[in-house]
Amino acid sequence: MHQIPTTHRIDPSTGSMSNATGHYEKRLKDLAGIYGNAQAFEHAASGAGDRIVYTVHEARPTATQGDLIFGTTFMEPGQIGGEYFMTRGHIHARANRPETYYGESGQGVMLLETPEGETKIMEISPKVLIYVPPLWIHRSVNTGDTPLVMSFCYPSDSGQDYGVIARSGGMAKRIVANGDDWSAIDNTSYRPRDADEIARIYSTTD
Ligand SMILES: O=P(O)(O)OC[C@H]1O[C@](O)(CO)[C@@H](O)[C@@H]1O
Ligand SMILES: [Fe+2]
Repeated sequence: MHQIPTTHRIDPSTGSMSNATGHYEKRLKDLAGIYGNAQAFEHAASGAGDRIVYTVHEARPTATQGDLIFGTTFMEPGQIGGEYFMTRGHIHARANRPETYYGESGQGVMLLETPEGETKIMEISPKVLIYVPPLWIHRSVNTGDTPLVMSFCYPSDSGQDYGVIARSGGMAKRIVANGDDWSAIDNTSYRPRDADEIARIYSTTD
């Protein structure tokens, strides 16, 4: 039988979305290992490990292939050792699944990377839509001093692979504060993916 069409009202300032089917929070203590300055992270997490960095509200109508997952990400402003608050980042477990992000409020960047190590950095702000094509690792970063709120949409069978970033020592670039602006610097811990790892990523596509 047909599913019932639904309407969802998004609050651009809080990221709340009506008729969501779930939500989760990521706290500082959940985000160990993603920042370049481990000491600054330990210092911040020991004082405020329960602090919420980002909250995701989402709707997953069904898990059927061809359906969608959509919702919002609300991310607080902040920095750890000069590096801005960011999501964990991932490639889709089925790596050729794409995604869109739409700016609701605040300022940020999407940090994008191919398995082979090419980087793209796209600014996001209200009314800007970013298309993340199949096969791009993606992470969002709040470069502003107010919350960054974005809505997103991706195929329901995408899944998330977080290990792809951990195995390469992070993403190739880090987004850091530079006066009143942001800049991208090289991640000195980054190890480019070898041929086996790249082949493994491509083997998840169908
Ligand atoms: O899953 P991460 O990398 O922590 O980032 C959260 C964001 O990514 C998504 O998983 C979508 O790909 C959303 O739930 C949310 O916008
Ligand atoms: Fe994603």
